[in-house]
Amino acid sequence: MAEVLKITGLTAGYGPLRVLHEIDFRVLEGERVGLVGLNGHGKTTLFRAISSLVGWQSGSILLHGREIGGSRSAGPGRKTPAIVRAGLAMTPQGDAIFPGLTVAQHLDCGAYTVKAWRDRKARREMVFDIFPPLRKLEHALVGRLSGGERRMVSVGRALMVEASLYLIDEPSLGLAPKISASVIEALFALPKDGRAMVIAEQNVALLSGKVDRMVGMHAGRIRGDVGHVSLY
Ligand SMILES: Nc1ncnc2c1ncn2[C@@H]1O[C@H](COP(=O)(O)OP(=O)(O)OP(=O)(O)O)[C@@H](O)[C@H]1O
Repeated sequence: MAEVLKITGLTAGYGPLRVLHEIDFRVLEGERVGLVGLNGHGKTTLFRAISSLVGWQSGSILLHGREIGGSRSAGPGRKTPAIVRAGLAMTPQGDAIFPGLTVAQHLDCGAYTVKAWRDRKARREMVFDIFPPLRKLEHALVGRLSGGERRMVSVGRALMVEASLYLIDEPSLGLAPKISASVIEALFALPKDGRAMVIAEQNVALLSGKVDRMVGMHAGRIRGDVGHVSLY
């Protein structure tokens, strides 16, 4: 299977703070990988580094063999649009939503590429099929939704663009266990169709047995393949 992502020797951080240390990490086409580790060990920073949203970094990040890493000397976010067009989509941690937009408007924000924008109606339908509670809320303001519904909007927004690699940052954060399990179930019900997914989670039990591989992250370093374990 071809590699979607190949990270070699990635070091990254904020200001004087070095958060990631010499990371090597690979993801294959269509693979579902759990990135597990406690709060503050660098999962979000790894996602930000891949999407070019950290202040500085060094090392190589190949997306479909094309270099999207480098020094970030142009500043955080400058390369992000090109990286999205190259096939990356990310759901940030928590409720990164716009409370004044409706569900439909919010989802459309994720239809970033020309093709995704053209197909936005069909893609919204796809998101409603994955997260059925959102269908009747299409014209509701996102700020009025429950935490679980908001998370569905947040994850759904990333699915509005056809990407080959989705980075989903802690989909369960702050949700009741039953609700987070339903968000994750819905995500895994998506046909693989060559879409690779890396899901960062503190709650290992939520991913156990559902991902192809779990990788641990500790103190800014990858701690190897921990397989299909359940810590609960
Ligand atoms: N914008 C920032 N500026 C400075 N330091 C940051 C910033 N964001 C994160 N950090 C620091 O980087 C380290 C790793 O944080 P990161 O958010 O990547 O971890 P995480 O494993 O994703 O945990 P969490 O689940 O809390 O997001 C922490 O020490 C954190 O304080």
